[in-house]
Amino acid sequence: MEDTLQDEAWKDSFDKLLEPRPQLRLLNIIKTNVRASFNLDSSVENSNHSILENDKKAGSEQHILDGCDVLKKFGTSCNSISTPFGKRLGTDLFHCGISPITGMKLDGFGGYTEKPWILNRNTDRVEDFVELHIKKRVCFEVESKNTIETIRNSKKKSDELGIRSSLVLQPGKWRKSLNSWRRTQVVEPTLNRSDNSRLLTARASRQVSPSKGRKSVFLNDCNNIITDYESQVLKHCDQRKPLRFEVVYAPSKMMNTKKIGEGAYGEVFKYTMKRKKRDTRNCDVVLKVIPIEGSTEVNGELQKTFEQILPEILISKKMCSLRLGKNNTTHGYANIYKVSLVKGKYPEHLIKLWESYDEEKESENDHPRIFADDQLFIVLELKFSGEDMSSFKFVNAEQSYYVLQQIMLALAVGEEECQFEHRDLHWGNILIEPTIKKEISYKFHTKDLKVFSKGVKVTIIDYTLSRITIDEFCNFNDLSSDEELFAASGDYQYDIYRLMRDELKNNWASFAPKTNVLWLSYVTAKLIDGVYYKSANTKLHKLYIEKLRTFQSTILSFESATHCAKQVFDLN
Ligand SMILES: Nc1ncnc2c1ncn2[C@@H]1O[C@H](COP(=O)(O)OP(=O)(O)OP(=O)(O)O)[C@@H](O)[C@H]1O
Repeated sequence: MEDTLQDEAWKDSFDKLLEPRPQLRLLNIIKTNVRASFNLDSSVENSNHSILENDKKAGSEQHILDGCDVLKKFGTSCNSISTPFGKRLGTDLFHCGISPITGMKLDGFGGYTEKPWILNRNTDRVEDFVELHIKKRVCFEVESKNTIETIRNSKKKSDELGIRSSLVLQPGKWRKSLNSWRRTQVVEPTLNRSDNSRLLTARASRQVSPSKGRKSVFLNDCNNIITDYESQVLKHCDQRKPLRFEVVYAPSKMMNTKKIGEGAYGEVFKYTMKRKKRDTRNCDVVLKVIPIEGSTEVNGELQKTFEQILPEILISKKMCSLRLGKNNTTHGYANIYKVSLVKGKYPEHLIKLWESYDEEKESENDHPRIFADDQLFIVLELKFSGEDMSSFKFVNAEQSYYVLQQIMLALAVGEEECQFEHRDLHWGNILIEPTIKKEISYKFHTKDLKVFSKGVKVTIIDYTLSRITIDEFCNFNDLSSDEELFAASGDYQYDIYRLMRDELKNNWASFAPKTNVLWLSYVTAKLIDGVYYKSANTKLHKLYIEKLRTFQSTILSFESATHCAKQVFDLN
């Protein structure tokens, strides 16, 4: 207790006005001089509870029920795993693949053969969800055909029965799906009944002011509070002022440029860096372009501020620096070459590439021409690290077994070096690239460890939800009021968010490395029954699928990735 603070020491005068919170210093995360900040982005950190509460107080029933309501209806607490137990609810409540935890069927595990159903609230008829929409599947989905029959037979509206359609998201990247879902909540004409119109208004107003929920809590030592975030960002960019976007990323400096992806916050391009003479090696670089500080909403979100982008830069740099650690090292996190602050017109050649991507894949993001000529952008330059796990074609389960070991060790090193929890390690955030190296090297508790590569190397990306301690500075994303993410279903992934919430007792500041174990369980499930294998009919494949299954049956007994790695690599 000597190196901890007095109970009230971390509060400022504003904090004292707020309702009492658990004492963070008792949660094993706050030492003297530690400052906690939860100013990272969260999709639903912007939830406006007061509006919803007022809405309820005003006596309006919540007719757009969420997943919790379904569970309450069936007598299950929303704090526990949301996937209901099959026996109690019938086998078919969520038409999905097997959840390793409940033995329930979860979507995304058994292939995508079955067409989803939707309830047309105009006609109260259940219809097949047309192919066109499957591509961007964000919908109200009725839980079961039994339920559908019940609704049909009783000729009652679903919400009169207390049965609701749940929020079903696609496996993987959820933020954009959730944003679209919120938008459909507002414009969905069939929901426009008077008794839920106030709720719709509440959701609508939440959506247009998404950054209001951001906050930072400083625990002590106000002298350390960063106030000039712009200077801090410039410092990390090694710049004194913003550079001109068109000049820094002129087409003459880039080869084979292509847009390869998009996030809720920005565009992702890939190019081959032009090397100096004599240097024959080509280097594939990824540009993550994030607009900041502008007043224009982008992709349905307010732009990040300097204050909000700073943690993303700090965490990316910290995770990258783990390749140079003294006692623990890994190359398992994105290799960041450079961060730049640029200003001005979006380069024309990048706009053209944006349009080609849009034609081919139909972008969900806003056209870059929406930006004013004085728009600021942060550009993260990262090493290109391959394809994400959802689209990667594994040779066999032997290869994926060692991929799992790479992920486990990378997480263990993160835990040891900076109390890192990824908290969003779905298969879209695991990149896989070919390598000619036979083994991937780590240092763990000063010991050199090697894992067979089996021809591939893993990189973990996207630290938006991650929790980390850097130089006595604890950074995390407060998801405590993220109702919709916790109400989502459609994949074991969405159970993991609820399981994390239980593990953390909804205190997202605390360090609970068990969350990494939960994601390892999810990854194992995907490797057993989710990813694509080229040679699934070999003995070797079957042998390693068995090994994965054995691992899956014990994984949840570990306390952390560190604990797990010590066991697997016999380090005790
Ligand atoms: N280093 C990299 N190498 C290869 N592809 C990458 C790399 N970094 C990002 N990508 C691609 O770009 C996509 C978006 O990147 P990222 O997840 O970092 O963006 P984001 O804006 O944080 O997304 P989100 O919507 O989840 O918040 C990834 O899914 C991946 O396909």
